[in-house]
Amino acid sequence: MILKLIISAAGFLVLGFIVDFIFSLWDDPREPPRLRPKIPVIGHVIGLMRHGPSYSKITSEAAGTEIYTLGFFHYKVYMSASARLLPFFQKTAKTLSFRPFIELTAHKFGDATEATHNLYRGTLPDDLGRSLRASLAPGPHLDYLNHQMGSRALVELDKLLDGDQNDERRRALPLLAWSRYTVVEATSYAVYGEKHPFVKREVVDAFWQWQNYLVSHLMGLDITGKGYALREKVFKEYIKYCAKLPDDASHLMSEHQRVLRSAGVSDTDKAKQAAIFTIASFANSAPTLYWTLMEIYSRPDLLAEVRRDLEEYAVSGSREKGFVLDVAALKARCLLIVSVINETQRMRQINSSFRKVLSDTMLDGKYLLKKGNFIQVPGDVIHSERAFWGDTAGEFNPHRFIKREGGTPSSASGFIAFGFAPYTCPARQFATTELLILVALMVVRADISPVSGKWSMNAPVNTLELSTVPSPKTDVEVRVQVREEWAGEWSLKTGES
Ligand code: HEM
Repeated sequence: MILKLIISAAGFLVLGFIVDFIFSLWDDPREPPRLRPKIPVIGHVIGLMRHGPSYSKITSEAAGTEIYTLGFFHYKVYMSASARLLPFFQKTAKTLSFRPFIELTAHKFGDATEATHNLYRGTLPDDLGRSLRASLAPGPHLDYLNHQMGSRALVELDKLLDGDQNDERRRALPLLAWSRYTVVEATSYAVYGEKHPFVKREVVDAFWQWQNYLVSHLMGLDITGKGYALREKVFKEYIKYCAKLPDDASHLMSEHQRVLRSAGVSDTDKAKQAAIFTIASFANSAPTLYWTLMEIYSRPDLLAEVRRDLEEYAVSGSREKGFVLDVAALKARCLLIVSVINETQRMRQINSSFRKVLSDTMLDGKYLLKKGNFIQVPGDVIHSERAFWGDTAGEFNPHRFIKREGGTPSSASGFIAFGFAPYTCPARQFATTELLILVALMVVRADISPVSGKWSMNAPVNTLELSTVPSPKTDVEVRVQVREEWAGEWSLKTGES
C-alpha cells in the first residue's frame, strides 16, 4: 500500500515536471529567467495561498536576479525586483499598461454591466485618468478639497479631545477603528460634501468589512455572497447620493460623473463606479495613519522631536486666543513628520503594482516581456533593496527622507508607496496633506499610550485587503490624554497647494 502511494506521488511529480517543461518550451531566451517552484505546475499557486503578498519577497530572495518569471500554468508573471528598472517602465508605458486593471476592477468590484464593461475596454479609463489628474493637481480644485478635508479632520479631533478629561471614549480608544472612521469622514466631506454617502456609521462599517472580500471578488469566489451584500449597502447609498449631486460636491466628484455620463454609462453604473473609488481613497490612508501614529508614539525621543518641529514652525496662538495650525508651513518646514510618514509607508508596504503586457516589449533593451503576460512590482521588495537603501534598509529611520543640504533624500527614486510613473497616485498631494494634518493635530494636542502597556508594532496584518499598507488583524486600544497646555480652540490655516 505504502509502496503504491510512493509510486503514485513520484508519478505525479514526474508528470508535473513534464507539464512544466512543456509550458517552458515556448520561452524565449531573452525573457527573464524562470524561477521553478519546488512542486511543479502548482507550486507558485500554493506559495501565494500560503504566504499572500509576502510570497514575492520569498521568490525574489530565491531568484536573486533583478527580474525573473513565475509561471502560473500557461500565464507568466514577470517579477520586477529592483528599483533600477523603474524608469524603463515609464519609457514603455504604452505597452506595459495599468489600464487593464482599471477595467478589471470596474467589472469585478464595480459590478459593471456588459455595456459599461465594454466602455472600459475602450478609451474610458484614459478619459477618467485625465479628469482625476486635473481635479487633484495643485490648483483651486485641490485647494478646495484640502480645505474641506482639513476642516472636517479638525471636527473629528475636537470631538475626541474637547470636553471632560475622563471621557469614556478616551480611556480605551480603538485606534484602527478611529483612524478608519476619521479618514472616511474627512475624505468624504471633501469629495462629496456634507451629505456624503458615509453619514451613517453602518455604511462606514460595511465599507471596511467589504474590503476583506476584494480578493475573493476578483476570483469570483464569494460563494456565500456576504461580501456582495456588504458592497450592496455602500452601492445603495451612492445610488441615492448620485441621483442629484449636492452643491458642495467637489469638482473631482462632478467631473468623474460627467466623464462617465458623456461616455454613455447608465445612472446606476455611474454610482457604482463612484462607490469603488473609495477603495483607492480610504483604504490606503487609514492604515498609514494608524501605523504612523504608532511609530511616533512608541518612540518618546522621536515624539519630542516631532513636537519641537511642529511648535517651532507650524503652530501659533495661545490658550486664550486659540491655536492655529499652518498647513503650508507644516508641509514645507516640518520635514521630520513628512519623513516619518514616508518611512512608515516604506517599511510597511506589502502589496504590489501590476501592469499588463499589451504587446511584446523589450525592457532596458535586454529583457523581452511577451504579450498577454503580467508584470508585478512588489513594494516590499523594492523598499528593502540594499543597493538603493543601504545597509540600514531593514531599519526604521525616521530621518531617512529628510533632504540634506545640497543632497537628495536617501533613495527617493526607489520609493513607490504612491506607485511609479506614469501611473503614480493622482491624489498623493491630497493624501499626504490629510495624513500630515491628522498626525500633527494629534501629536501636538494629545498623548497616546496603549491600554495593555505595550505597543504591538509587529502585530500580524490582514493580507485580504488590497491596500498598499495593510491593517493589523486586531485593533489596539489606546488611552488618550489631552495635553493641557494645548487645550483650547483650534483652527487651520489652509493656503494654496
Ligand atoms: C496613503 C494614501 C494613498 C496611497 C499610498 C495610494 C497609493 C496609490 C497607488 C500605489 C496607486 C497606483 C496603483 C498601482 O500602480 O498599482 C494609486 C492609484 C490611485 N489612487 Fe491612490 N493612494 C492613496 C490615497 C488616495 C486617495 C486619498 C485617493 C482619492 C482621493 C486616491 C485615488 C487614487 C486613484 C483614483 C488611483 C488610480 C489612478 C489611475 O486611474 O491612474 N488615492 N494610489
